[in-house]
Amino acid sequence: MGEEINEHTGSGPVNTNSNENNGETADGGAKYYTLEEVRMHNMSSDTWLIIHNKIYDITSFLEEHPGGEEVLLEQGGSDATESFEDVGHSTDAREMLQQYYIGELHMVRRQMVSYLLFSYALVILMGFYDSSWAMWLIPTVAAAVVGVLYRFFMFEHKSS
Ligand code: HEM
Repeated sequence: MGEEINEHTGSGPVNTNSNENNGETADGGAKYYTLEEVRMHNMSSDTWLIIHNKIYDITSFLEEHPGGEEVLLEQGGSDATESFEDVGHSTDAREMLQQYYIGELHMVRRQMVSYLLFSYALVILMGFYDSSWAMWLIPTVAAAVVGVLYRFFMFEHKSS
C-alpha cells in the first residue's frame, strides 16, 4: 500500500499526483495525515474530524448536521470518536461518513512505542542466548512478537 505522510501544515496534500478529496493517492493507497496536521483544521471554514482513526473533512456537512453545527465545531481538528459513539449514531449516520472521508491517521507515536517494545523484547531475549533452549525460543518469540505487531497495525489502519 502506498503510504503517504503529509508533513506540511497547509490545507491540502503535498503529493500533486494524488486525487483530491477521495482519500486515495494516485496509486490507490490511502492518504495519511499526522495528528498535528489534522489539528490545523479546526475552524468553521475548514473542519476535519478523526473518527476511528479515519479523517473526515466535514466542512460542507456542518450546517446539515441534525445534531447542530456547534457540537461538530467543538470537536474540529480532534478525535471525535468518543463523542460520535456516545450519541449512538444510526447506521445511516455511519454511512454518511464515507462521503467526507479524506484519509487515515498516521500513528507515528504508537508505531514508535511498538518498535521500542519490540527492540526491548529482543534485548531481553538476547540475555538468555547462552543457554541451549534459547536457540529455538528466541526465533519463536521474535516471530510471535512480529505477528502480534502485524495484527496490531492491520487493525489500526482498518478499524472504522
Ligand atoms: C461527520 C460526523 C457525523 C455525522 C455524519 C453525523 C450524523 C448525524 C445524523 C445523521 C444524525 C441524526 C440521528 C442519526 O441518524 O443518528 C445526528 C444526530 C446527532 N449528532 Fe451527529 N454526526 C456526526 C458527528 C457528530 C459528533 C462528533 C457529535 C458530538 C459531538 C454529534 C452529535 C450529534 C447529536 C447530539 C445528534 C442529535 C441526536 C438527537 O437529537 O437524537 N454528531 N448526527
